Amino acid sequence: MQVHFDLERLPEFRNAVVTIGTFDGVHKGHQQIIGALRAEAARIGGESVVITFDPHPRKIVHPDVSPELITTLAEKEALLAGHDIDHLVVVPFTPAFAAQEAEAYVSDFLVGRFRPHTLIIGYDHRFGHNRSGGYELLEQLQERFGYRLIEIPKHVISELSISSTKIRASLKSSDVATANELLGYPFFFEGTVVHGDKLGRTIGYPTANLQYTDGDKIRLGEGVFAVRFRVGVRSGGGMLSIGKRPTLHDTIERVEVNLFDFHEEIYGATIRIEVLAYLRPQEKYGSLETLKEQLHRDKEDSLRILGSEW
Ligand SMILES: Cc1cc2nc3c(=O)[nH]c(=O)nc-3n(C[C@H](O)[C@H](O)[C@H](O)COP(=O)(O)O)c2cc1C
Ligand SMILES: Nc1ncnc2c1ncn2[C@@H]1O[C@H](COP(=O)(O)OP(=O)(O)O)[C@@H](O)[C@H]1O
Repeated sequence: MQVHFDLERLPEFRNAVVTIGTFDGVHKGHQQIIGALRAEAARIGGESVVITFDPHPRKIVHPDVSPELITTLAEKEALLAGHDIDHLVVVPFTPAFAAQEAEAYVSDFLVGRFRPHTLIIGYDHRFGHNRSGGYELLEQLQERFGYRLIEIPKHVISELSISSTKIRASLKSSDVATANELLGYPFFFEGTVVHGDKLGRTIGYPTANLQYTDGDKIRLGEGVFAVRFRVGVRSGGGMLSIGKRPTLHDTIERVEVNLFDFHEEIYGATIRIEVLAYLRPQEKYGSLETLKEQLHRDKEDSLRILGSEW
């Protein structure tokens, strides 16, 4: 997949089959549209092109609240690449871009830059100054510009949005099973390893304390989870704890992970965590010894979930 950030330097697409969207999460619903895009491109011997925006329009519309993205732009790129898209075009979502007249959006942006053979577009896609353009305008201009138009119908669009909302709500309430089912892959995030209280090692379970690397990304709710990790070239299984460590009367939420069969010092490193399953809520234990016994059971549960996969 080629990724293009500069609209002035796009290649000449061959029979472009184009779709436009934010594709946050690249979840199962998005994957269906991507499947249709690829199938259409294959059928006519053309190239599949996904147009997306950065920053996410939600960030522009509500600049003071975290957009709670399911995927960062880099993550979205990697996921789309995995779905064999030919081109991803990342359009800077600027006030100037949003202010284009609707007809100019079609003639200068869509047609001028992409010369689309086919547009696969949501029935509710709005564009141009004050969102004045829509599917009807694309239909009106179809003959003049010679593109083919395929509408993504209302029920499909509403399912996409229901799915994204459900995924966000599930992640925030620690319901990893639902989120992963809707995503079609295990939810993942990245953290930088920071120093903690150095207690973990004293009970035989060193835990890398993580600081989220991306401020716009959604946060998983509290609990204990079975995970897979990747740090540098190393990968494996582990168990993740998100919570306020009630046993230690802590008040700050910590994100910490114990990595199985791992014995390296990794302060400052970036870890990628893939969350496979929710195990249990955070509990208050009478002593560190009881907590340690529980961690032993958590490890057994995690190993069972990981199976032979790691
Ligand atoms: C898998 C896992 C589950 C945990 N569950 C709990 C818990 O239920 N209650 C709690 O108070 N702390 C829990 N912890 C956090 C431990 O208290 C913490 O790892 C320990 O205090 C070490 O902290 P440190 O990394 O700052 O040294 C858990 C940690 C892990 C890795
Ligand atoms: N198996 C492991 N899982 C997690 N961290 C490990 C592991 N082995 C070594 N470490 C290192 O030990 C640190 C965690 O030890 P810990 O005593 O909990 O200290 P801290 O409180 O600073 O996290 C990690 O940041 C990492 O550098």
